[in-house]
Amino acid sequence: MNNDILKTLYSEEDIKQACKKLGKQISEDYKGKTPIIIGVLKGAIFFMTDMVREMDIYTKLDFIDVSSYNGGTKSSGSVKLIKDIDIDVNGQDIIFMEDIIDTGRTLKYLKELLADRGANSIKVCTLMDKPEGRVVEVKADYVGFEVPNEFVVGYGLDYDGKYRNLPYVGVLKPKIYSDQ
Ligand SMILES: O=P(O)(O)OC[C@H]1O[C@H](OP(=O)(O)OP(=O)(O)O)[C@H](O)[C@@H]1O
Ligand code: HPA
Ligand SMILES: [Mg+2]
Repeated sequence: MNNDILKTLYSEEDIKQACKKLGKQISEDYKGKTPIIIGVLKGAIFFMTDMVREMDIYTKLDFIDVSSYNGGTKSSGSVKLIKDIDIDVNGQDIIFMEDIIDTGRTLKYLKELLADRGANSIKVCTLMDKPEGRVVEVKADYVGFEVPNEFVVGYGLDYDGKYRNLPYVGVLKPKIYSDQ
C-alpha cells in the first residue's frame, strides 16, 4: 500500500501536533459548555477519535454518514444521507468533525440539515481545507492544514474505498488512477 504513494503531505507527527493545537483551541472556546461532536463518516473517523481525546471539556459524540464521491476522485454533485445522527440537536452546540472540505457540498448540506433542526450553534473542525476545490461557499472554523488542489488519501481519506488506514496523508501515484 505504501508503494502506491507518490509523496507524503502530512506525517503522523504533523497530524498529532495539529490535533493538539486544535483540541486546545476548542477546549478554550467551549469552556463550560458540552458540545455535541458529530463525526462525518467515513473519512473523519480517525481525526474525530484523535481530536476528542485532545479536548479537556465535556462532550457528547454522534456520527452521521454521508457520501458523494462513491470512492472516486470527483464529487458526484449530490450528497446522499446514509446514516443519520441519534441525538436531538435542538438548542445544542454542534461541532462537525471532517477530514477534508473540498467542493464544500457535503458541509453545506450538513450545516443546513442541522440548522433546520434548531441547533443553537454549528461549527466545523476539519483536518484539511482545499480552498481551490470550492464550488459552494462554506467555511470551516477550525482548520489543521490548507492543502493544495490534489486528491489526497490516508488517515481516513479513501480512493476506491482503500488507503483509509494509512497513518499519514499523501498523494497517490498517477498510475493508480489510470489503472482503474
Ligand atoms: O467538500 P466535498 O467536495 O463535499 O468533499 C468532502 C467530503 O468528501 C469526502 O467524503 P465522501 O463523500 O468521499 O465519503 P467518505 O467520507 O465515506 O469517503 C470527505 O470525507 C468529506 O466528507
Ligand atoms: O482529496 C480528497 N481525497 C479523498 N477524498 C476526498 N473527498 C473530497 N476530496 C477528497
Ligand atoms: Mg471518500
